[in-house]
Amino acid sequence: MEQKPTACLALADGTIFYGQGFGATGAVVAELVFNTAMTGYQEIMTDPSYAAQVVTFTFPHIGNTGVTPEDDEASDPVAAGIVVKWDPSEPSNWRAAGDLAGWMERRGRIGIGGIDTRRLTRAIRQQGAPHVVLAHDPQGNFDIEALVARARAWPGLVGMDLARGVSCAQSYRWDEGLWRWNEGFGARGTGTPFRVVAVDYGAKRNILRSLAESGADVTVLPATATADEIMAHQPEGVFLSNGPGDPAATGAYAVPMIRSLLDHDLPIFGICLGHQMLALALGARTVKMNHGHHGANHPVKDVETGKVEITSMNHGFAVDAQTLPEGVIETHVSLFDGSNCGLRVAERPVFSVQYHPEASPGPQDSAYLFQRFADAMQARRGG
Ligand SMILES: NC(=O)CC[C@H](N)C(=O)O
Repeated sequence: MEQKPTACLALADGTIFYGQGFGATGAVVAELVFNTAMTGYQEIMTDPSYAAQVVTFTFPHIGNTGVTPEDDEASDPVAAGIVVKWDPSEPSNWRAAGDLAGWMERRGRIGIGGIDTRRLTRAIRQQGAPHVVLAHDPQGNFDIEALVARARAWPGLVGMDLARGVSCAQSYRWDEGLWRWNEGFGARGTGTPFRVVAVDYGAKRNILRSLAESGADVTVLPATATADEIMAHQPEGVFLSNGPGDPAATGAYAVPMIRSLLDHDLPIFGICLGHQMLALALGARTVKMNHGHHGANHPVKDVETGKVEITSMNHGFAVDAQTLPEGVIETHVSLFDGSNCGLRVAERPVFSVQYHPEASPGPQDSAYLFQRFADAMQARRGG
């Protein structure tokens, strides 16, 4: 016998998907995206760049390795909710400290299972990332008209600054992973660690860990930090993090800061939202994509070397390469759609990428970029 649905996903165009709810109860309005990664659901859900987005996993088995605090990319799951093919099973993994549904319930995140995620993914590809309401009610009472109306009324991510809401409230130091560099593991370099300021627009922990592993003693500052506040730390390099929302909206305060940073002759490295805002500060424009890139197997070409990297991706906006000014070089392009994936400023140690070299989840082909940042700081020291 068919189970009575306890959750539903209402798209703004009136399409309704019914399924079984898990995690928290209630309703949430968000943009719906799909992620094609086969592993790493916990890292995806705790990536702050997913704020105000519900994630549909195209991989059908989600939840079967449970959850563990070590895999959190931030202290809370920040994706608004998830859509999966099957209800999460009992976790079976030696690292599991709990099950996905319980973890989501405690952290106020809604899940829906039993959904035809192929059909849903096709809808997302066709119509662009839709606005949705995801609702979970154990009694199964849904006012469909009201849910659709709420999805329709939601203004969407364009123009939304969400970085401020997920950024740290206060500055802190990050040195987890620095011991690996001190002990000579992995990255080149010895001596005094590099003083790096990371501006937190919603930074994933594995980015901070990767910076530390390549020799950075990181001070993390809130998204609204000014160039003077940053320079007060006497950084040898500045990192601009990933983050949620529209880069142009966050750029309202980030772009003036980045422009004054560019007056100092410092290495600057940006990832994802950081890349987009560096591009804006250099005079380029960003655009909203149809359904974005969210996965762990996206091929990207380094146009300077011809090498292809398989990358981890999570973005719904992109830099319009046509608008990059003279002296700013496009370094990487997506082999899926030719969109911009990286830039550098000619003759200066200022560069950024649209994808996620820290992976988590995903392949580590692009980890060399952290070494490139460390090498730039080493060169500035004079050797
Ligand atoms: N991962 C990110 O930093 C995402 C950047 C931006 N919010 C986008 O969707 O394009």
